[in-house]
Amino acid sequence: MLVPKPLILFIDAYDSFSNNIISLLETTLDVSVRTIKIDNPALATDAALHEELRHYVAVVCGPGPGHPANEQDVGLMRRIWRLSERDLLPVLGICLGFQSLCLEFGAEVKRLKGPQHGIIRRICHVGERKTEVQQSIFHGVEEITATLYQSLCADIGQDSIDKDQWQTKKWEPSNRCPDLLPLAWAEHGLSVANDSGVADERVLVGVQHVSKPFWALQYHPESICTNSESTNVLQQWFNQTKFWNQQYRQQGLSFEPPIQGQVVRRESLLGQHWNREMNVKAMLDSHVENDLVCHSLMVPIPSNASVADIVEIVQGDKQDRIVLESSNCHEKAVGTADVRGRYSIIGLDIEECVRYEYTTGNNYLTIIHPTSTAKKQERLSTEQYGGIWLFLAQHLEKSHVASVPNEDDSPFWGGFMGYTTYELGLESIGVIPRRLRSHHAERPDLCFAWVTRSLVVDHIKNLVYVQELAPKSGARKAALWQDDIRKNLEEILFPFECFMPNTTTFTNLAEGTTKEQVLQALAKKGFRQPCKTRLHYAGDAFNGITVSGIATVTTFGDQPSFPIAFLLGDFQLNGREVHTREMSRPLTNWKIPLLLKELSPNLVDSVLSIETPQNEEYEHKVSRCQEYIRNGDSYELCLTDQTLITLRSSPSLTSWSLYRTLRSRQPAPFASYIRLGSATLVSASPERFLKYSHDGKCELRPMKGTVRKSDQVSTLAQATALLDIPKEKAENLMIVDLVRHDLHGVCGSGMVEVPRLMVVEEYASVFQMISIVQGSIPPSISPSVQTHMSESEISEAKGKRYTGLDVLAASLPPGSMTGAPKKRSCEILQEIEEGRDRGLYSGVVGYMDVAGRGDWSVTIRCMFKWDDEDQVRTKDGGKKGKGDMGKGGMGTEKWHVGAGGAVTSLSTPRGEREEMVTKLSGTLGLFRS
Ligand SMILES: C=C(O[C@@H]1C=C(C(=O)O)C=C[C@H]1O)C(=O)O
Ligand SMILES: NC(=O)CC[C@H](N)C(=O)O
Repeated sequence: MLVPKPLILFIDAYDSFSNNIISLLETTLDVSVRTIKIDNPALATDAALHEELRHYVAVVCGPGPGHPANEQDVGLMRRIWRLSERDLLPVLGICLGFQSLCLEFGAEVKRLKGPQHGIIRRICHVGERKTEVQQSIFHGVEEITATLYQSLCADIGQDSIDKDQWQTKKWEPSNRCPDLLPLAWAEHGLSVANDSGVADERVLVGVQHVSKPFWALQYHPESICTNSESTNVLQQWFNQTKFWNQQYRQQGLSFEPPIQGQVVRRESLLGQHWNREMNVKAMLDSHVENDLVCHSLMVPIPSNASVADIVEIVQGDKQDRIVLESSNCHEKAVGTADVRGRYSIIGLDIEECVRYEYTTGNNYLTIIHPTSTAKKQERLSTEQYGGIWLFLAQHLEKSHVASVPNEDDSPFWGGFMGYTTYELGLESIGVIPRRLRSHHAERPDLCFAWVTRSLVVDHIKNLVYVQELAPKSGARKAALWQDDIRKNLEEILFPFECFMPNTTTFTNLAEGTTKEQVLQALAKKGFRQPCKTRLHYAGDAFNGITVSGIATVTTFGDQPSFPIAFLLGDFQLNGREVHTREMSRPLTNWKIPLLLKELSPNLVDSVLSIETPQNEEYEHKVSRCQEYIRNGDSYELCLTDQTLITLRSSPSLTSWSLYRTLRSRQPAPFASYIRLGSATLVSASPERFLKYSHDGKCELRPMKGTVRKSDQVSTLAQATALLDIPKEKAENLMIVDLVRHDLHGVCGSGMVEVPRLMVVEEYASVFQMISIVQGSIPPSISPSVQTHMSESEISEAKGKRYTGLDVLAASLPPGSMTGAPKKRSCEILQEIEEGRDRGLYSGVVGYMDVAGRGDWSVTIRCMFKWDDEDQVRTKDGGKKGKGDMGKGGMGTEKWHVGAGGAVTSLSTPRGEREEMVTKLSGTLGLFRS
């Protein structure tokens, strides 16, 4: 027979570490934990609270933002301290819970001189005195080093104790709070390496009520940087609660429903769907084909083939594109191998894909069908689709392919590709974006294309997977298409490897030479096919550009079928001096980038205005963040601001050309180009948000801690030394703990690990400190239980399983872009950032595929625009429709560039402003000569 474990109730004050505490309790003690929010309306009356408490052997009042004197910050906690003898049960307060207890019994809760967030301290506790009078929860506990997250502290009168009496008196209740017995202190003198030092001489961090079963800690036992000794404290506490329950508990335990407390794992998306019995099936039947498989062809490519070239070869003029590129894969000189991405993923024929769009605040989902079909748009109401995440989960379930991918295979077989905005994340944590209503329809917060044709480039194996997701029966059709793509790729990419440059200078170009003349000249030289694709590239550069001066067209390759031509020499492009004479580099590496590099000064000419954040204003915002932190409302705030760039559109200025330039200037493992729906994104993001595999292994890679490369700081060792300070480590630690919390909420207790903590990595223009947090979603049915289950029970359990999508839905917006605790910090940021949308910046881009895998990056170091902000003029002076300007329209386009950084109590306004400017400069560099 299964004996249920004793239940502990965790009262959650909307903190971002709560699930870590629950995990620690469940893995340390033989208990199950249930949780409720401090403002749970079902427990509004005392009778309801008392009834609920009868289910539990103990209560934990958790940490949280705010001040214990504020009713709305502590909610239920106060009522716990006031329980009558009849309803009393053992309680452990942690941080805010600690402060609430102390306040209730006479302490003054005041601001620390120096807030301590993510700071690791050596704790001096009563258990270290072998002569403790009374057995305490610190009994037999050795040395504790623990992470603190606090701006406030409880003063029970410690400052009035004379210095020479401190050692003995510190363990006694003070006159001021006779009910509170001090158990632990963080003292100024007891610093550990890397401690920022406490400005406050002594801070009470452990306490017990002298007559009631109340204990409390003002440090975080669950933090990844707290040592394992602190689990002993929990064990001791639990022993004391057992003893107390046996001796003094008046109310018997209840095993009867109802019970309000919830298990820590949120209900799975598929489970919610199952339980609500929503029927999107019929609708999905018309969208999703059955029996899908990924038809895949592997095509070898030269090791130095460029993803941007491949995109052009295969996609030609098609404007809508989704390219997720490891654009630093060839950057052998910078950083270590594991910073370089392995794969690049290209969604093909995006205009032919069904697109799904959702805007926050709308209770409908829009499905946009490709222009080739008769059906244009469908709108589903929330009742029909159950909410965007439920819908996506259901869609993926329906299109799930049966085969199991192997580790070394293509990571994407087809599925959803696209972006979500920061505001989508806000909505999912219950913060309402304060946007202007008028923007709703034109700017989706989630925009995914259902991609069935794709290319995946494996930069290690040097091959491309040419893939089509289609029913099994579609193999023949897929093969024909794949063969076309293969021929195209081979024709264009291979000459570079096969033929060494055989330079033949064949003509001097006269002033005003056009592309057509170059082609004619080539033809005269006997080249059979005027180099189709190559001149298409060159076309990007030549198109509409007047070349003048003396330039030499040089051809490479000694076979007429592979002619390649481009300009060498000193000449002018669009009135600018250009000098190209570097002949020594390998061909593919230098040819196109070289031309573009020379062209990039044109971007400067396209700039109509750049509005960057004002220095003083930004610094003022940093100070405001710090004021909130001093108040206890947040531990860390990732403040950001926006730069607006207005560009004059011109034929040579396409968003794709911006991307080509950015990717070669700022190579990054998560670069992306997305032109989808009404948004265009050009990104050089170095930060992975979340990756998950088909079997539920998830990995988040928060990045916190940034150093600009300079002459003074040019090596990894120098950067590592610079980042090895409490400020930077605290920033990183807070987000690691927050991300662990998010993951615990899906994977459950004990399923989260941190294999890499605070490691510095090198990128094109910055050094970044990262950590890796991994979680495993447990199987939906454990093998031992399965044997006792009926067929229908097994199918129900499988039908309700958790997938990587649950993790994505539970972890937005990315913690590294919010600060902690997430919800309160986002609310504060909304106010300081004046309710301005962050849009695609601070959101995520990536994919989730039909085999259950996904990979998402944080959208930073990027620029994006919305079509509705384009001003397009036609030749006759009228305004034209919106869209990319690449097609020759004249007008302006407005690009948004976000940048920011984490503000903590240890930040300086100037330092933060400089950090923001550093992050901005990679992108802004495109527009500066
Ligand atoms: C806010 C940005 O970056 C974020 C903040 C970082 C930091 O505070 O060190 C590092 C990486 C990102 O998570 C940005 O690039 O604009
Ligand atoms: N970690 C916490 O619970 C923090 C409590 C309180 N808001 C403070 O900042 O001191």
